[in-house]
Amino acid sequence: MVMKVASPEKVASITEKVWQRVYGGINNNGYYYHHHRKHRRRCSYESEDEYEDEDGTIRLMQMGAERSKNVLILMSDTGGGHRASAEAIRDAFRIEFGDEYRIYVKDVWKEYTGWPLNDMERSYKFMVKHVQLWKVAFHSTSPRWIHSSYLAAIASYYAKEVEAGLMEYKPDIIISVHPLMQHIPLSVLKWKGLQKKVIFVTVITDLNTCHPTWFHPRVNRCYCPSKEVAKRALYDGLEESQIQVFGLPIRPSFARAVLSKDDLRKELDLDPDLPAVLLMGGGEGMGPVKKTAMVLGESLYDNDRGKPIGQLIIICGRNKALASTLESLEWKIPVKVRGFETQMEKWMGACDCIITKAGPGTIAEALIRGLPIVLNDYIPGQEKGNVPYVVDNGTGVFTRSPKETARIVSEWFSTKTDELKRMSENALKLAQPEAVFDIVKDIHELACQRGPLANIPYDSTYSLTNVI
Ligand SMILES: CCCCC/C=C\C/C=C\CCCCCCCC(=O)OC[C@H](CO[C@@H]1O[C@H](CO)[C@H](O)[C@H](O)[C@H]1O)OC(=O)CCCCCCC/C=C\C/C=C\CCCCC
Ligand SMILES: O=c1ccn([C@@H]2O[C@H](COP(=O)(O)OP(=O)(O)O)[C@@H](O)[C@H]2O)c(=O)[nH]1
Repeated sequence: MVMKVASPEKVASITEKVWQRVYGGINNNGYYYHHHRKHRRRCSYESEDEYEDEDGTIRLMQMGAERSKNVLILMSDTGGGHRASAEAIRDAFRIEFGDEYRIYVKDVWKEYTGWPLNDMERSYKFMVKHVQLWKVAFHSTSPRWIHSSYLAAIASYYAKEVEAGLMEYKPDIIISVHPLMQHIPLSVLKWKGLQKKVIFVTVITDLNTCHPTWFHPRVNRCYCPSKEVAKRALYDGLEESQIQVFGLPIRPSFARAVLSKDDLRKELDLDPDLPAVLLMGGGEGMGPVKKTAMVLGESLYDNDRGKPIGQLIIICGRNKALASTLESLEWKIPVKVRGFETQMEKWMGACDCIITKAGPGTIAEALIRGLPIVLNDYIPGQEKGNVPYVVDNGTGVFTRSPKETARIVSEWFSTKTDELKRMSENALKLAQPEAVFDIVKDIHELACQRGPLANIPYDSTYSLTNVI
């Protein structure tokens, strides 16, 4: 039943009550207020017409039809890409569905469990610094029987802690954007008898050669960023109906409301005329950033004319030591050294090309901005396949040599501007800026198919200890 509310004063007082009832936990025959916004697509459990309201009038509907759904996004700061994708999904939910969903982006392992789960960031940093160690760990854990039994053991050891961590947010939907966050939560949901009630989806953030821990047969959906990853998912036993290919989720700020390059350069205090190259190494500032910067500092200077042919922007991410070393150097060309930036879309929008390690997030963002890419490094295993993804699609080149990198960029800025333009066009063709919106809309569809309230028994008395 839907009621129209006439006077604003009445709206205020009834609304207060509604909020009290909804969020105060009283839900029997209560009311829920709904302020219709154009971009919202609420689940239509009743007839769609009953929610339509062109003039934006506040309506009341009987409780039991719907309430805000809780979405828990599981991530870890092992690299910068998982958080970036998690935040992209959160922002897209807000844009598309407003307050219909309450989103929590959490590293539940870090907050609730113990070693080794709560220390993955440090362990990962250590392992990728010693790449051979990472290579062995990555490949030796690839067979399903190895990672499944290992993760099952960890799941039962930390069952209660993980249970507490998940239940804290009373999720209707769990989204994992991390390769090590399928098995453990799905086991806990199974033990709690919640597997059929809570929607569980995986959003893969690797573009090609991803680790098989991403693929869990009991997920409701597995969002693959590319056909290559979808093939791997099928090969690993997922059903076609579980797989969707939309692209890698990138923050909506990349896809929407873009300022012109000239305006961005003004805002960021860059030279308005000189071509600009962005140099970075993921969230942690990894790869041969310092060496490359130093060689570029020389090669982007035209000694004959005594002036620069380009400018350099270096984003060091969380690598503070790198930033302070680079800041202390003398440069012949205009150089900007930055730490961790929160508005990457602006820096990318102000530049003409990018040099980076093969991080999937940075690659996908650069494609959206139409930036030709020089890949100067990759992490063995999950990032290896990103190299052919970029090179074979004609959007960039791969070289580990800083000298070669500097030569390529200097040519792009002088004699080979046509190549730069062609690669930029290819990048824009390959980009999938709408992927994040397609993903949240599909999750919303899944939620609608589940019906109004899942009636999930999130009571403290129902404990894992009852079932294991
Ligand atoms: C027979 C011998 C078996 C030996 C196994 C022994 C110990 C395990 C040791 C290490 C675990 C290695 C995990 C390998 C699977 C990793 C899956 C994966 O792809 O991970 C990638 C992420 C990082 O994300 C990536 O970041 C990149 C940027 O830097 C880039 O953006 C990329 O696209 C992203 O995908 O890696 C991790 O999160 C690794 C966390 C490392 C945790 C180490 C903890 C070590 C101790 C015990 C392990 C505990 C749990 C892991 C269980 C592993 C079972 C597979
Ligand atoms: O100062 C920085 C450096 C990086 N990033 C973001 O961190 C992510 C890095 O992800 P990627 O997969 O490229 O590499 P990772 O850091 O995971 O190795 C990308 O979204 C970057 O835009 C950022 O927001 N600010």
